[in-house]
Amino acid sequence: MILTPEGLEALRSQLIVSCQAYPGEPMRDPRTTAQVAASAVIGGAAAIRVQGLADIQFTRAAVEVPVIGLWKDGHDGVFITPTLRHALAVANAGAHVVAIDGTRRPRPDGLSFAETVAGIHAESHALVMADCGSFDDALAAVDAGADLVGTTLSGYTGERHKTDGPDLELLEQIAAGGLGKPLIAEGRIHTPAQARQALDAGAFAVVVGTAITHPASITGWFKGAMHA
Ligand SMILES: CC(=O)N[C@H](C=O)[C@@H](O)[C@H](O)[C@H](O)COP(=O)(O)O
Repeated sequence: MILTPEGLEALRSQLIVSCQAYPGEPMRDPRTTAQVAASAVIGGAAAIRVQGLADIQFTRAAVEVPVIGLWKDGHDGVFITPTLRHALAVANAGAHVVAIDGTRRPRPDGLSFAETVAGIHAESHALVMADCGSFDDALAAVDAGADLVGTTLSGYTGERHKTDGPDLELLEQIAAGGLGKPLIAEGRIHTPAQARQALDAGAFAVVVGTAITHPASITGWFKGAMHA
């Protein structure tokens, strides 16, 4: 299945679940990721977001819904699918959508964001999601050819305050900007009510990760509340 820009319409107002375990964690195993992803689909996830080439391959085999893939390399600066090489590997692993750093920061391979998007479009059938940290990022990313924009990096790049929940103000700003590409709310959406608020703020679809798929964090939230 090739996902076209028109095909994205199936994701309107839908929930996308991000299934990620971090280096050294017990659940960091592509089989586990794929099982968690398949469970999320049973619950109603319309698409899945996964990190790492093996996780993308295993998840593609386990679910019928679109897979948004990324490759995190490092943990600061430009680390979400930082180069064209990473992006093409993600596409070749089977991702329908390649999520890449969508900020205006210099990229490690020296390519511009626009050159990176053009390279992905030329060499694969994948669509490109720009993981943005601000309104200016989103504007530039759409100008440069991104197929979707996400608020993934809001609060992580220094341009926006790290809100406790989703950055609803940024969602509203981007939605009001009428950029003409699907706007994906992502980052710190921890409750069903916040997912609803993100849609009301103008998001086309909503990505939830930690609150659905990261038991260590969720356990910590409960424990913290009990001992506050
Ligand atoms: C900033 C960064 O590295 N974000 C990552 C991007 O893929 C993931 O670690 C997040 O879990 C994902 O964005 C979903 O967000 P949340 O887990 O808050 O629902």
